[in-house]
Amino acid sequence: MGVSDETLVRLIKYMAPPTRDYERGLHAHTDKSISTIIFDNQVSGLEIEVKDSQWIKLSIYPSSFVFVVGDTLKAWSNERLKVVNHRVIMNGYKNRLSIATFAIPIEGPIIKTPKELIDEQHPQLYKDFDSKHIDSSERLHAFASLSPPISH
Ligand SMILES: O=C(O)CCC(=O)C(=O)O
Ligand SMILES: [Fe+2]
Repeated sequence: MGVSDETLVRLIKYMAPPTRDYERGLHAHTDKSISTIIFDNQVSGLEIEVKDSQWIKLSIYPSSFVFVVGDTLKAWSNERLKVVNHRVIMNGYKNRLSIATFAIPIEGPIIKTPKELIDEQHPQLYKDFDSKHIDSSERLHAFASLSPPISH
């Protein structure tokens, strides 16, 4: 899987809500990518879901990033790596800018769990699969959606 990916970079500007209310920026989802790296302008908004449906707002330190495990990496790793549901909720009065860099498998190669990650305690959870079989509408949504709209 290492050599068979390409990257897609997406810049998003989330406007601060006009009132002090919370405003949805990006719906709860997992990424379809292998993995995603997120930088921001230190305006928080990114939240992850933890146990009992609680959401935690992340603060990304300057010059740091968040590494998100995508569905493809979860399956490849036989679920040794977990995906996290995440979303963006805006409050406060500053606009948030984020850069998300997705590592996406190029179409065609078979994604195959290494045998080292399969044993009695960790039976194989996925058959070998072709990345083109990853739900394409969701994939399209994750990579090309203009919802929320991007303001320039
Ligand atoms: O903008 C963010 O902080 C998160 C972006 C994200 O999760 C995504 O584009 O999949
Ligand atoms: Fe995401």
